[in-house]
Amino acid sequence: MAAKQVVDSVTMQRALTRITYEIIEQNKDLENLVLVGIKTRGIYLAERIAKRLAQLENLTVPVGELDIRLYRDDVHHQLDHHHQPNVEGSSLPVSITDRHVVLVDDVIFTGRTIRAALDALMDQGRPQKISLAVLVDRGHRELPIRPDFVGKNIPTSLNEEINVQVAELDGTDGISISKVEA
Ligand SMILES: O=P(O)(O)OC[C@H]1O[C@H](OP(=O)(O)OP(=O)(O)O)[C@H](O)[C@@H]1O
Ligand SMILES: O=c1cc[nH]c(=O)[nH]1
Repeated sequence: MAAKQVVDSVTMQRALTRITYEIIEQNKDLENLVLVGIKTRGIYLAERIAKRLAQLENLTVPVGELDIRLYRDDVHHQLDHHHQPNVEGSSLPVSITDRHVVLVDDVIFTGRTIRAALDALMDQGRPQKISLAVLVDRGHRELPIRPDFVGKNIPTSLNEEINVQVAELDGTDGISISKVEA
């Protein structure tokens, strides 16, 4: 089945703006924030939120990139038994110790990516607090993880897939849903 667009560019940008307002409202100490985007599209969304924070609060918030691939729970069998923190592919512009980190991703589904991201972050320092912002929550969690900031709740069935498009990578913004082959 062809992908069906469920959120257009304007609505997606509004959702990111609303997330930004919620981050502002819920944080007394905005100077302590660090935004960390999860590769790939989470990085672009984190940069968008940082841009809005600059526009709304005249604030420069550092933006980092997190590559969680080697922390996924389905790759451990490929690694040796000695846990080796792997920071390759990640880039944090400041120390995250004692900072409030807002993790940013495009979609949350099972929650396993975020579980991996928490491990990856903890190998980099000891944040004072970690919050989670996602553009889409499609449900079907397999772990007890709940985002603090959600752009859109889009109920799905298991044979569907959510695809987020970002202009920086895909030429346009939008969110679509498609059926996956059994
Ligand atoms: O909650 P989960 O079940 O872990 O699913 C959510 C993750 O799945 C997607 O990443 P994907 O692994 O498809 O890689 P991508 O970001 O490079 O598309 C999405 O970007 C989230 O990071
Ligand atoms: O539907 C899904 C599930 C996980 N990750 C996505 O990007 N979409």
